Amino acid sequence: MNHPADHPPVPSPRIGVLLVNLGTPDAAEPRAVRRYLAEFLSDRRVVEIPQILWQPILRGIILTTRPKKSAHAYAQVWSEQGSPLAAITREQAAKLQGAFGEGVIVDYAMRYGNPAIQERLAALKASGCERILVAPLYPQYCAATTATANDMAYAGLAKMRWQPALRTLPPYHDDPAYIDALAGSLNESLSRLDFVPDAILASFHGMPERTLRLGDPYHCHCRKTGRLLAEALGRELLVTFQSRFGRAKWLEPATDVVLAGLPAKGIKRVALVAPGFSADCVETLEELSIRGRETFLEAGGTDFASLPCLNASERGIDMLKIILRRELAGWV
Ligand SMILES: C=CC1=C(C)c2cc3[nH]c(cc4nc(cc5[nH]c(cc1n2)c(C)c5CCC(=O)O)C(CCC(=O)O)=C4C)c(C)c3C=C
Ligand SMILES: [Fe+2]
Ligand SMILES: [Fe+2]
Repeated sequence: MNHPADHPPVPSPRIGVLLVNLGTPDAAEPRAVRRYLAEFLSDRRVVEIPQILWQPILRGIILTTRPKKSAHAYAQVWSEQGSPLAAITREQAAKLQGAFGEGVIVDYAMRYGNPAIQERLAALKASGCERILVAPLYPQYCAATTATANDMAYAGLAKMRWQPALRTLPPYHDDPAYIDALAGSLNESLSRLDFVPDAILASFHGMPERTLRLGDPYHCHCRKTGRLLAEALGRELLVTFQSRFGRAKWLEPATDVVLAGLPAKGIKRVALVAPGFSADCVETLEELSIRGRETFLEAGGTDFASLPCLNASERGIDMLKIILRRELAGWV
């Protein structure tokens, strides 16, 4: 009798590393943005309101108004390689592939939109990966980001007869390699500025405040990253939260409110960094770099700089190599 399970499809088992980020529309136009937002904002990990109440609001109000506005924001940051988030994540995977070499396949996927997590997991398995590290690239753990990415990976495995072994990357908000990379990158960016900032803001993506009370560690992780980064820099950092969405109370202080209030306190030169984003995206390139600048200058600020994320810089890739390799212990 033939036992296909005794015969692996490739001679040597391989290791897969799947980088995961949030996701982005396929094009900077309202239809593509609507499709993306419909998937994203229907995720129960993201909007924790009963679906029977939420879906009419989503379909009737948000998806009829927001796609046009968001598409405009995306159009302002779109590149020849497409959405910055997708282009940078692709580049991170390619550079890490070069760093890991044979025996490890590095791929990337998005929680919403393309390439889908389940599709890339299946592709890794088909390429002979019997062990896969799923790496949501969120330094600070959050149910709305890390957990939902992992949920999708587990759901992909639930459809497989012959599953690969799975590990997931834990949050790395206080990892010395991450803090060092941020501090090095920030110092380098500051040295290139033609002004000396009176204050540095570390802006993290916001979350409904309620999630903090429900036990999500996100807020604490952000504060800890902020504290460790300030210690590494030897100077004060203002931790703020951006991208408020909806009517609920979000984590404070809000980045835009702080930016608008600083000039009146005599702080007229500001540098802004977004340590929670592993790749620049519409939230850093449009909300911070474009709208944040406008807010600050209109309030009387004189100098404003929004500094790049770690992205696929040498420093960023070296840091990812360290934290990913650690999770592969015993596998490679
Ligand atoms: C880095 C961590 C992130 C957390 C935490 C997060 C929570 C969160 N976000 C929304 C709503 C939106 N976020 C949007 C874009 C977006 N969000 C993150 C990251 C986090 N979100 C990234 C990296 C991006 C950029 C995607 C890109 O394509 O560049 C958007 C879409 C843009 C827009 O229409 O403004 C929305 C909407 C909620 C509701 C939430 C927590 C509950
Ligand atoms: Fe978001
Ligand atoms: Fe935003």
